[in-house]
Amino acid sequence: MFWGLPTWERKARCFLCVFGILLSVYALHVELSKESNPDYRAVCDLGESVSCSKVFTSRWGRGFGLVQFLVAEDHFLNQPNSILGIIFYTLQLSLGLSVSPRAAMLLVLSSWVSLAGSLYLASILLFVLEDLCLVCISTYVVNLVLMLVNLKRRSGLAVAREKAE
Ligand SMILES: C/C(=C\C[C@@]12O[C@]1(C)C(=O)c1ccccc1C2=O)CCC[C@H](C)CCC[C@H](C)CCCC(C)C
Repeated sequence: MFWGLPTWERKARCFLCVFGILLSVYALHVELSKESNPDYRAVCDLGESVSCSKVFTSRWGRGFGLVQFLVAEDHFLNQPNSILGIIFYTLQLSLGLSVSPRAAMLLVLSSWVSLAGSLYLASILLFVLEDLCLVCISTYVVNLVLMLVNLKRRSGLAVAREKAE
């Protein structure tokens, strides 16, 4: 049996993923600008401890601060976190087009990974950098709501399957 996706889900996913990509692209822009010009002031740099560029250019801003334990700090694998974010939201957007049960499973699975990543980055933000990064916190919220959308889709799928039997 084939059924379309609910309109609300399509709209919510589209909005969340586009918003997530915009946040990631902005984070990437700020990081690259700050790295080439230390005097650069980003819109999200509101104060000494409310600074996003300080966070993005920290050692945790690339490869989650973990990849540099495996490869050199300037290795191409040590990409900014925001690149991973762009890949993640693009994946959520494109997988979201598919109605297959396997897609629903992969969406929930990658969402769990992103929540684990968010929790890790949030604790670095809170306990290590002690900085209020508004762009970062917004991405955690996006990831959380995206998870709710994905869980809702999976449970909706189970109900549809029961009805079909
Ligand atoms: C802008 C963004 C996150 C913001 C930020 O990472 C930034 C930029 C950063 O420099 C930083 C430094 C220190 C502490 C916190 C932070 C962050 O907060 C996007 C990622 C969002 C999300 C956490 C991505 C999760 C990706 C999954 C790990 C991928 C799994 C799915 C794969 C199958 C593709």
